[in-house]
Amino acid sequence: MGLKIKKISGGYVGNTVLKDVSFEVANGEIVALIGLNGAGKSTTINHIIGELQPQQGTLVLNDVSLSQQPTAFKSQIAYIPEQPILYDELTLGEHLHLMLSAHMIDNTLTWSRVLELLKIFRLEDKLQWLPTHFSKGMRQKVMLVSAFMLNAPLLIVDEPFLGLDTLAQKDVVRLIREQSEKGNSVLMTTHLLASAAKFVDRFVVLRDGKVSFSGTPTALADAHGLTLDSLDDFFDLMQEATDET
Ligand SMILES: Nc1ncnc2c1ncn2[C@@H]1O[C@H](COP(=O)(O)OP(=O)(O)OP(=O)(O)O)[C@@H](O)[C@H]1O
Repeated sequence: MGLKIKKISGGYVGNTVLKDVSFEVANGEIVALIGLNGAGKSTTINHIIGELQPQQGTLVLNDVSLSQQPTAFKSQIAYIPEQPILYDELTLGEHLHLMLSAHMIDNTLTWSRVLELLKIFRLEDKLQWLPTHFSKGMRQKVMLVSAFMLNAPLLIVDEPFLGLDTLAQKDVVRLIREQSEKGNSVLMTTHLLASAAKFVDRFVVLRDGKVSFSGTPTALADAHGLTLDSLDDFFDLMQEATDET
């Protein structure tokens, strides 16, 4: 169970980016999809959230197939995009209610969880605020609250630490761990490998649209003569290897 991506090829019209991509994120597992700029991470995510149609291959989430039951597949996903998407004319409170209604979980119990999350990110007194009043980091936090409140079977986070202060980064790690403890699958992208190594179960490396490695942080470090603390150097090694080919 969990997310199973089998032999996906796809991308954009006239530009096949992903070639035979297969990997899994088991229930309760935290997987970081990593790679150099342009390797195909966002393209992979766009296929999982159903924004792009694969030319080949299958995507199955907890036994529900994206091609056969798209609505049931997508309703299991909470997605935090790299760039926050907010409507200028809706207050923070209205945004959260809209999102909950869309997932048909706008009830008192969920709202108490929302208030807990708002407190964690120090937004509890800003329910009447419009997005234009939010800083970049605050907009990112709104997206985090929106996603974590859903308790979805699959959480997808594109660059979870971007624009966040260190305090908020720690909160995000704690909340991601909490999702995994609840049995939900977590797929994230990041360029901060040494930080991610502290809490992810597995790295899946994309190189030119293909999976070139899948394994634990220790296995990735060992395979390249690195330590967990020096894992950020992995991208330099990848870039050197790319320059040589
Ligand atoms: N809308 C698009 N139309 C055509 N090609 C695109 C489009 N978006 C991305 N690409 C191409 O797809 C390839 C993979 O891009 P993608 O955004 O998936 O990479 P990424 O691994 O997420 O990179 P980054 O770390 O920079 O976010 C790149 O060659 C890119 O130019």
